[in-house]
Amino acid sequence: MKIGVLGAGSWGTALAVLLADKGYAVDLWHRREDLVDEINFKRVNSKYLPGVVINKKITATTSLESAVAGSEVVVLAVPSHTIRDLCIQIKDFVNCEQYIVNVSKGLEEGSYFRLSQAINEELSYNNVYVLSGPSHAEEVANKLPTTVVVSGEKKAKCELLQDLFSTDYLRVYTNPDMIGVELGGALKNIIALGAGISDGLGYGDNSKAALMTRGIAEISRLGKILGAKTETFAGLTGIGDLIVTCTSMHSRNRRAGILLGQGESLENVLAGIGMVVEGVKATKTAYELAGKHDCEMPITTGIYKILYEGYDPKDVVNQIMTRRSKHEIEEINSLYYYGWN
Ligand SMILES: NC(=O)C1=CN([C@@H]2O[C@H](COP(=O)(O)OP(=O)(O)OC[C@H]3O[C@@H](n4cnc5c(N)ncnc54)[C@H](O)[C@@H]3O)[C@@H](O)[C@H]2O)C=CC1
Ligand SMILES: O=C(CO)COP(=O)(O)O
Repeated sequence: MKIGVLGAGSWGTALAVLLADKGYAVDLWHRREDLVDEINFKRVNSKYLPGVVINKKITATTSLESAVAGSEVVVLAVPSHTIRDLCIQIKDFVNCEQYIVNVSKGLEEGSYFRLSQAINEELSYNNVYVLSGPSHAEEVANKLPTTVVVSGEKKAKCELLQDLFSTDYLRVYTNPDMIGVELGGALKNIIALGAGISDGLGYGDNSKAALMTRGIAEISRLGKILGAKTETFAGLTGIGDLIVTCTSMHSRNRRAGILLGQGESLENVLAGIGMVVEGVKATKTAYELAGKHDCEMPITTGIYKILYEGYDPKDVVNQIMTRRSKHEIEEINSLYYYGWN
């Protein structure tokens, strides 16, 4: 069985190594020749996944045709804003038997689509799956115990992908709620930027716990409006991924937030990190989406003001903290349940 992994950044490379270690032949596509040569001849990816030996069953290539044609599974591991363009480029090489597995986390700007919707629109068929969850590439590549979720329309096919990616250090669950799985992965990056900003401002653990807890509340609020099951946000691709991204030094979103909280400009922060910081674009899209649906998302709104309107993070925190007082539990039915009226 051959697998094509498109994108040799941190995550694409880590997944390619995992699959090759399981014995599969993997074609790893990257657009740059120098990186392809480094992988093929030095068996390392020094920019995106330093310190990891690249299995000889991986062949790096700049040819999308050779990575896609003949592969039974095609993994999309490029930044979310490039997914549609990549699908346009691979359209002619894809056949309806292949599984397309998206591992990128984001929302499409302008259309407000989840990535699977953009992929479906370009490839015009429904064999699209998502793999998501709390999984920093550096830890998976070092074989540290990790859990993720596969979601998609067909249960049996999700189970096949579950087997494909499972190892003794990667435990894979399935979940039929693709909307919730995709939204959790995309929206947690915004809150992780906030957690980083909080750290950069010198705030404490209380502040971060508040951000994570109220963050998942607003993610669930928007998710429910968009058709997700709220239980999914209590799982690996919701609170699980939120926890890891808000607390890990591997997180590019959190690291970007720390620098912003310390007063760096967004431009300098992104140049310094040198890898994709998905939360920046996701903030704008989620902020607009919340506006369209009249959904209250105070943390997302605050991050939007910092990133796109030049607000001082301290003023934004003050605005969030001094909003009108609220009940923690929103649904009126829950309040009746507890005997309140
Ligand atoms: N790194 C991680 O631990 C994890 C990342 N992800 C998600 O996977 C996706 C990819 O992330 P990483 O691999 O970490 O990113 P990265 O920043 O390490 O690498 C991105 C790769 O995409 C390439 N790229 C950039 N623009 C491109 C374009 N226009 N066309 C084709 N390729 C392009 C870059 O050259 C690079 O090879 C993101 O959506 C991220 O949120 C998901 C789970 C874990
Ligand atoms: O999604 C991730 C871990 O699950 C990666 O997060 P960052 O993009 O913030 O590094």
